[in-house]
Amino acid sequence: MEGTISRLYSPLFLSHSNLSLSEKLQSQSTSSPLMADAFSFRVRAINSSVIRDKVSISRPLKFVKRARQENSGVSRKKEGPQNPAKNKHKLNLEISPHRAVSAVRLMRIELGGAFADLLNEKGKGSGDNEMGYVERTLGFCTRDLDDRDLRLVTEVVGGAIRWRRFLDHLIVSLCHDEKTFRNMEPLLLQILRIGFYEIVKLDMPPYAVVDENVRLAKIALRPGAGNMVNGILRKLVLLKEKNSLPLPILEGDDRTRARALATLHSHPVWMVRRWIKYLGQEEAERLMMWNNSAPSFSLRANTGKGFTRADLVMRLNMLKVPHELSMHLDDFVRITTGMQIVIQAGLLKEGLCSVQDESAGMVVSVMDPQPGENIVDCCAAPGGKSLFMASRLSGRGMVSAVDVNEGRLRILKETAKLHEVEDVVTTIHADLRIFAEKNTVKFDKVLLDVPCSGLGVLSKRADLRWNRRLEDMEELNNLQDELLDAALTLTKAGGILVYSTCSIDPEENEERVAAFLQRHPEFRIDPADRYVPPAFVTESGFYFSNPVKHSLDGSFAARLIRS
Ligand SMILES: C[S@@+](CC[C@H](N)C(=O)[O-])C[C@H]1O[C@@H](n2cnc3c(N)ncnc32)[C@H](O)[C@@H]1O
Repeated sequence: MEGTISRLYSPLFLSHSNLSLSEKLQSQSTSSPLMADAFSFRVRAINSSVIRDKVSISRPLKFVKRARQENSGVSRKKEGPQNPAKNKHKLNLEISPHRAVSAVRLMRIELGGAFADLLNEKGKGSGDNEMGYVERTLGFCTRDLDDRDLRLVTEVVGGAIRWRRFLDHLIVSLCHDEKTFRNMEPLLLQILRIGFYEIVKLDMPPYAVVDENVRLAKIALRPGAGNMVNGILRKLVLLKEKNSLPLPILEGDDRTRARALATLHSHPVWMVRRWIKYLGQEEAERLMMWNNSAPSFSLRANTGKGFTRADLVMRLNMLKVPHELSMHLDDFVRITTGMQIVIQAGLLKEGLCSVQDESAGMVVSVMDPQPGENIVDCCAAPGGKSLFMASRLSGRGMVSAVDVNEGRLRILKETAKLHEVEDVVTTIHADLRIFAEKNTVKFDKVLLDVPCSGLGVLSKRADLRWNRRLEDMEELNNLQDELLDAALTLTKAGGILVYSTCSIDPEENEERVAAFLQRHPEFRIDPADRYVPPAFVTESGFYFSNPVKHSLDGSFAARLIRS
């Protein structure tokens, strides 16, 4: 059972740096049925040889060599301290556990191409396995993480990833020269990022942070590394006290200003330029602030299993988890804190509720599934929307869930069973383009939730901003057009085709629909205002949730009718 359950917790947070675009897309997800706390990162059990093999793309060779040495313990052996094999179970009580674990997680995420689950399924106890990684990487282990440590790890790892560009700007400004920064070994850089984040963004007591991070660098690396951390962090503390951090100034031409904004709000420059173009500077800045804020989560009561929102509310009250009823969806409850408690209480494991953003739930409202309908979900895995649709069928009708990614489709199938909707869900492992060519059945309703940039969900997916490239956008648009052309052949006359994304980018949204309607005039827009609240409906009749305006993930859906 344990194995099944951990497979159900989908790896929502994937370090994409070593994947091709098509692999990235296949791994894409915004609404895992069992997704939980975005920053309960838990690195999957990937052995160090995998790490060694995957290091190559994201960092220059120099870093790769160092990472290999660190993972193999070579550098430590040479410089004195720990050979992990010899120091098994060497417990270090001087190092704060959250810093040791955060440093190792950050290393694995950035260098290892490691999966970092958003979900920490065993809660507190899941730190156990992680100590193995800590010991292998740092040469010692710490005491077990308590609840406070876990919260800190979540905060520090998420923050250090989100604020990477901003933190690196400060670090490089306080190093002797850029070369020192560029040549810095990966573990040292992560320790500095942790220290900078704790001092600048978390306002932790500065001298305690300095002492702790210096100790970590000394013990995990060597005394010289500790001295370097000491020098740089102390400079930072002084500058912060004088309120004179070396921050970029907003001046110069458009490009220079965009670079400064990208650093201040820690986003890639191309994204900032794109948003300034589409939204204007003020709105772009608000969007970046939203992306950097702590995400909140929604739970959907699994009515398919006979568990209502009232039941969910009762359980949350018993667990003392603060919550609010969704104003937009009958089955949903919003929570800002307490996800670990929900997980530990087993509500997700038992299939009583799912983690699903209301913005994704409203795409299902736009579909408006009715009992007895024959529905196909063309890009279905891991199944957030398929399962919600299935729960609306009251046991009559069918959701055919197609996806090219077999592993994720397996998750969908297992979750359908857990949610007791398996009688109305069929899974089909196929590339939609091939499936559509061969298939002769026409469906009442077709959902095409395409692979997209995910630019609407950056608040929940801390690393996504660093893994998307401008070049991906064109490739994505071509794929989205191809999938739309395939999905149309599955739609019966008078049937409904819903095209959706978790993007806020007009090129992936309105522009794809406009191009499709030009190619296929037999389709017309069915305005979304009959299905979702008016605040979410655009002038053209599309559903759009805007993170800044609605405090939800960004999401888009066009409901099209075939004549
Ligand atoms: C945005 S995710 C879908 C999320 C899903 N609708 C949900 O609510 O959980 C996009 C999905 O498209 C799938 N995909 C990508 N290319 C595909 C193709 N050519 N045919 C079928 N599925 C594809 C990916 O494997 C991925 O699971």
